[in-house]
Amino acid sequence: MCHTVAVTEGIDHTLRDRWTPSGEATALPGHATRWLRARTGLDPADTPAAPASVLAVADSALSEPARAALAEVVGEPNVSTDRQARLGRAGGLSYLDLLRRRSGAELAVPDAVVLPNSPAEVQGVLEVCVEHDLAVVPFGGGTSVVGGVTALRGDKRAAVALDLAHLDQLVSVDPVSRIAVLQAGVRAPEAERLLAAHGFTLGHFPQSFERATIGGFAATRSAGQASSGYGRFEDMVEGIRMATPSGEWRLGAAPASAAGPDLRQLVVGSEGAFGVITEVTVRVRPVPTARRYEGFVLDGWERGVAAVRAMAQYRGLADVTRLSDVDETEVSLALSGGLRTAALRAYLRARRVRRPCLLILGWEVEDGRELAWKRMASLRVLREFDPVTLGRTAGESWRHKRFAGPRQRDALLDIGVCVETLETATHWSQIAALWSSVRGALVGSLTTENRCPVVMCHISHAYETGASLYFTAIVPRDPVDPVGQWQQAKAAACNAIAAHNTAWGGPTGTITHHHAVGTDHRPWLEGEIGAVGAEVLAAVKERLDPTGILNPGKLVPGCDQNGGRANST
Ligand SMILES: Cc1cc2nc3c(=O)[nH]c(=O)nc-3n(C[C@H](O)[C@H](O)[C@H](O)COP(=O)(O)OP(=O)(O)OC[C@H]3O[C@@H](n4cnc5c(N)ncnc54)[C@H](O)[C@@H]3O)c2cc1C
Repeated sequence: MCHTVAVTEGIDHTLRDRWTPSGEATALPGHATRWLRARTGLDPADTPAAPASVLAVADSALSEPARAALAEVVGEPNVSTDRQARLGRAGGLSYLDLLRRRSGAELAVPDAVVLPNSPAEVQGVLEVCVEHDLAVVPFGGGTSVVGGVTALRGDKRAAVALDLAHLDQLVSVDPVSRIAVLQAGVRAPEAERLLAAHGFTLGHFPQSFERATIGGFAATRSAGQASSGYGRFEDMVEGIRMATPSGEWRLGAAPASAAGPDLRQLVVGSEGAFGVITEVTVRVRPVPTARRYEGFVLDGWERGVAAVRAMAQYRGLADVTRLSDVDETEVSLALSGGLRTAALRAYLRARRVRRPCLLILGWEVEDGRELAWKRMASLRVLREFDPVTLGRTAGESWRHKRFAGPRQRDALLDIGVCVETLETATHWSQIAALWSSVRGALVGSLTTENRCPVVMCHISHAYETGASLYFTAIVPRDPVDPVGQWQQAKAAACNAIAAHNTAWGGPTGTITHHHAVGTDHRPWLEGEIGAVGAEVLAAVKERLDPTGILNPGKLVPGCDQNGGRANST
């Protein structure tokens, strides 16, 4: 099937100075701005994005023979060196990406955008790129927050953004085995729509749900909000089809296998550095017909962590399990405002809760009986920790707003706030220590005489042996060096994770639980996987991508260390 549409169809990638897919702005309520001013020292200033038309973009370095060869494979309308199309694929959606796109500074813009229409065309594009010495940056939803889609050229002549938007089909469904084959460019909402027509759901709901793709999830080992029930994305992957410069690779013959190491795990998480995923065979489940979300408050982070651990270790985890620390709970209350919040504060005082930590539990299952059984299993464990029950309103309110965070980030950026997240994971025995050192590193780095950061954390992915820690930092933006302000804080947090590992005599905290490595975590990866691990990754890359065209500067430590920025402005 050949698409003949222009390269800007679907989500408008030119609207990438903010998260909101349609580009509309969300304003913060007045009480939230007042709270930020009092708490952080913010002086709200309107700092709108530079319109894309004023951003300086260098001319494309793609040669005419290379462009013609690419067009020969995918068709003329599906190769573009147009400024707008290239700008739209210039980087991901981290705080720094948005900041750079708003100012135009240090933006790495690809030299061309290519949209293949089939797995065979992806293979053909790779062959052209090898022949013409072009770097290839696979681009799914472009929601990477770790520099995964930054258009680095490495030592190549030009960088091509390989946008998978046209690989948007549900290829097949096997309802008996409960598996489905989806093309890599299918966005999460569309995947749910296509599967729902067959009575199934994937159950993968990351906060980036609206924009991210099946191929991107597989390439980054993504984890959704319902990971306790449905598993992380790698748990859902049954099979993979991937185009590589060394030929096509298909993996996943059976639900389980002892035929050597599981090579699917080399591909899941390969971040476009080993090949381009074109199809993913996923495990699916029946669409839930029974659903219930509830809120609880526990007194103190330590007690909350102990409660989640107990639920994880005694088969009581809800499908969605999310525990906020004291600061995150305080921010949620402050941003909500209103009479209901005031009443809640009074109620918690009356119940003698001094350090409230919000816990959201959500169950999504096939029928009411299973729901009652699973809910009972969670509450049986939770009861031991003396929770204050907030009921379904609090739970449903969280569910209703669960994709709203990035929209709030847009609004915060508009009033001069530095707001960014980072995540890690460790074993239960080290949760308290790692939480304390990462938090301390962020607070230490972001505090100045007149700026006071809010650093908050939650657990949203829990396992029998440990959990993730997801930090959010909010602080007035440094007007002189806004990029450096966050880069230093992020480095301090990553160094704190590395130091934690040294203190515990070996890797126990990871540099990333689900955001992936990209460019941003690469300096710390070898510390986690060891020198031999780094050599294994390099050897796999060498075998699959001998000329190094695939995603230079990402994932593989030491390989093409400088990456080289394409079209830096
Ligand atoms: C606001 C926000 C919230 C987020 N919340 C979550 C969350 O809850 N959970 C979570 O896991 N992540 C989250 N993320 C991170 C991001 O959404 C995930 O990493 C996601 O899996 C990326 O999917 P994508 O389709 O956008 O991939 P992209 O950003 O386009 O690409 C990500 C990486 O994968 C590579 N890649 C993409 N497609 C392919 C392919 N077909 N073949 C080979 N390589 C490919 C790219 O080159 C890049 O290195 C969030 C990001 C944002 C901005």
